[in-house]
Amino acid sequence: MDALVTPLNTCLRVESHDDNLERSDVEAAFRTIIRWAGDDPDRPGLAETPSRMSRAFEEFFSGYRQDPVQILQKTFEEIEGYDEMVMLRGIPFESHCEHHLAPIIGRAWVAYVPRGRVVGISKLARVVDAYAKRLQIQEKMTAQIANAIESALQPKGVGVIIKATHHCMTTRGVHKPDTDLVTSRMLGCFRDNPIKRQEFLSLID
Ligand SMILES: Nc1nc2c(ncn2[C@@H]2O[C@H](COP(=O)(O)OP(=O)(O)OP(=O)(O)O)[C@@H](O)[C@H]2O)c(=O)[nH]1
Ligand SMILES: [Zn+2]
Repeated sequence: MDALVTPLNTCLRVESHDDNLERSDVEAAFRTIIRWAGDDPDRPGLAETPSRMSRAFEEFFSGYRQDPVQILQKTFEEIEGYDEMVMLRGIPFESHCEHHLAPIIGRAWVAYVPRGRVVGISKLARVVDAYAKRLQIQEKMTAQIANAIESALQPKGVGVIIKATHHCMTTRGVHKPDTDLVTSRMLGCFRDNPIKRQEFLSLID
């Protein structure tokens, strides 16, 4: 079997809920899109493009093959009673909007107040990517990240803020290039305690 066939087929079979899709089906769909755009998918410059696009989509949507709660399973408990906020700031991500499949390019600020255990900080960035690499709307992605941290770590509070530019608003449609969308989800002490919430917000730049 072609080495390239396995990962995409695994992705599509497991995550798309369509057992019949093969890479050749995906490439045929991209050939159709190229024809729809007005070009010839058989001209030399485009001959490999459907294959490249299938691999690009495999990367864009690799988050369907990841379990964010599982990513957060490994924790460290020797923290000498540390119970203040832990915050990873400005995590860059690339996603795609579920309406146009246009890029969403942004950053996430992720904070939590631990309850007896902490997680490796890279895992917070991995959780952001696991949700970003799916078809998204920003509000849902923001909530998913916070919910996964709450579910896996059961901390005293979780805060997530995302700022992102939506290419469906900048390169098409309404064409507003210098806009960004800001979304937040606050749980536990970040929702209930104005001082904790303010501490989190004061560290957003
Ligand atoms: N709330 C929200 N809306 C989004 C997000 N990403 C894209 N959108 C919006 O989704 C909407 C889809 O609107 P539709 O009217 O169905 O699609 P459309 O005709 O292509 O809309 P226009 O973008 O206005 O041309 C647009 O207003 C987009 O700006 C997101 O993450 N959150
Ligand atoms: Zn869009």
